[in-house]
Amino acid sequence: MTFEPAFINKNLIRSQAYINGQWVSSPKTYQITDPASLKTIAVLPDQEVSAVDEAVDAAAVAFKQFKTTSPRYRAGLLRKLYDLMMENAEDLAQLITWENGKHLNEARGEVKYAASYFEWFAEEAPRMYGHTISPANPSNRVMTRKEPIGVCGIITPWNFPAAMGCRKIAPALAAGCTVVVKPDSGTALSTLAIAYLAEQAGFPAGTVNVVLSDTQTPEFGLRLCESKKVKKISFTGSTNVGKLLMKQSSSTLKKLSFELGGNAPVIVFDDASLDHAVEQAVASKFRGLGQTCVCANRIYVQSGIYDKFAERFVKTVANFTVGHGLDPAATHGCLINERAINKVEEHVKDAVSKGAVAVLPGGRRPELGSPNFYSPTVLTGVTQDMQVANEETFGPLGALIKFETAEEVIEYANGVDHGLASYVFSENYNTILMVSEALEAGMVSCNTGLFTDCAIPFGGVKESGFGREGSLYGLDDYTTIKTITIGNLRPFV
Ligand SMILES: NC(=O)c1ccc[n+]([C@@H]2O[C@H](COP(=O)([O-])OP(=O)(O)OC[C@H]3O[C@@H](n4cnc5c(N)ncnc54)[C@H](O)[C@@H]3O)[C@@H](O)[C@H]2O)c1
Ligand SMILES: O=CCCC(=O)O
Repeated sequence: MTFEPAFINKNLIRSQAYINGQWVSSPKTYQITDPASLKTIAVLPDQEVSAVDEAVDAAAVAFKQFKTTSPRYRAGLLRKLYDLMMENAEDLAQLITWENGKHLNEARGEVKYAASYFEWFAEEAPRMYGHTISPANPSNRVMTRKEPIGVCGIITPWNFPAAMGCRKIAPALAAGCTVVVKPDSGTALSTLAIAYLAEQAGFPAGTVNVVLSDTQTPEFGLRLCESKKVKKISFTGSTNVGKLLMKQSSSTLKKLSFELGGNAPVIVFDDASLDHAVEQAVASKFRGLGQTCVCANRIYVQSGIYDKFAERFVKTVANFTVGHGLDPAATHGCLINERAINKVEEHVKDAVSKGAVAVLPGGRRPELGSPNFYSPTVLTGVTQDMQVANEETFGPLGALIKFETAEEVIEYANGVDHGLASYVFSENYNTILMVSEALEAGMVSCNTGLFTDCAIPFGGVKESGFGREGSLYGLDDYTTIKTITIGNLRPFV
């Protein structure tokens, strides 16, 4: 059976890059494929690096004007873009599923999540407050202003083709910055559709630019990092690429925001509400089939409930129906590529060779339409010496590890280089609070497996990166603080 999207607004399907308000082609092209069928779904420009220079130049010119606009004006544009995304939500969701492979239900959630950043930052834009300060000299007064940092280079991954970009583009534009976006080549259609809606919303030429490359992504990244006109890089992706971008940005000392890999521990204490903990751990683990940076990676369950937890966890996961993301009968879609499946298999093989048991074996399901289908695996008897306990799988592998004490599990949880999300399940408020405080993570989610929202500060510690996206802090990453001192003031007394 074949599944194809049925778009209402066909204008959303773009086949060109977007620079300085123009849709542009290039002689060289590449194909985007549906990971669930491997059929070609679009042909896009595979641009030369000079396209980055053109987009940066356009963004730099547009910035001169855009930075002087009122926050209320920018809020109006952002709000309009939010409305347009919601009006086109079903088309955008189908597009995400088509190019990423996630199930349509998840893609619908992603569209709302992505659009919510435009709504949120429309509301935050007018709140770029400064301070007034009394310095030591009584004749001086000081005030601070938050100013837009300038042209922002935005590099986004494939796992949330819409949301990861919107989470960066919205605060940048709200602050008065202009953007050059380089989406993942395999999932660029969603970004292009949003750029089209930004054009419809009335964003001036040059404020939003999208450049495309399939064969020269590292060169595009280098160009953005080394450009003196680009004042900030915001990146979501792997820690290794984050480290490279940081090195490359040192020559221009750019401001950076990095959302990198995770390795989220889920810690379930004996006194947790068992059914709820199972449901939420499953939801966290298998969101995007394990391909989100906040997905549960290591599921630590206290010994008193370990067996019951494992039994219920397996029962829930065994009920999944993997299939094409547009198939209403499926609950989960496919993975992004075979490399993702290879990593899952590597972790399973390593764990089983060291004594873990594949209580739900899972495995490849190519008969569903492409080599990217995989039914989830669940392992019990996982221990700290196994690869899965130390590295992010980024795929549908549930790894259940038994622990005895809070002290022991905190040590396990903190014993990795990453620190993005962590999860704690307990009905004891002391356990919840004290374990949350002890965990080395940017975000701790207690008694819920799904916590992300435009209103919360999203970001990590250690090698999971820095910067906070969304929330009341989200504008800070795109602004600088200017201090204005007025001296020689003479009181009238
Ligand atoms: N934080 C997240 O949301 C997130 C998203 C995707 C991947 N990841 C991490 O990455 C790992 C594997 O995924 P991956 O291989 O696609 O990650 P990756 O870092 O290689 O790719 C992420 C994005 O970075 C871009 N990219 C790659 N090399 C680049 C370079 N030299 N310069 C500029 N851009 C570059 C790619 O186009 C891609 O869209 C996962 O295990 C996970 O840890 C995290
Ligand atoms: O994959 C990273 C983002 C996940 C989220 O924002 O919920």
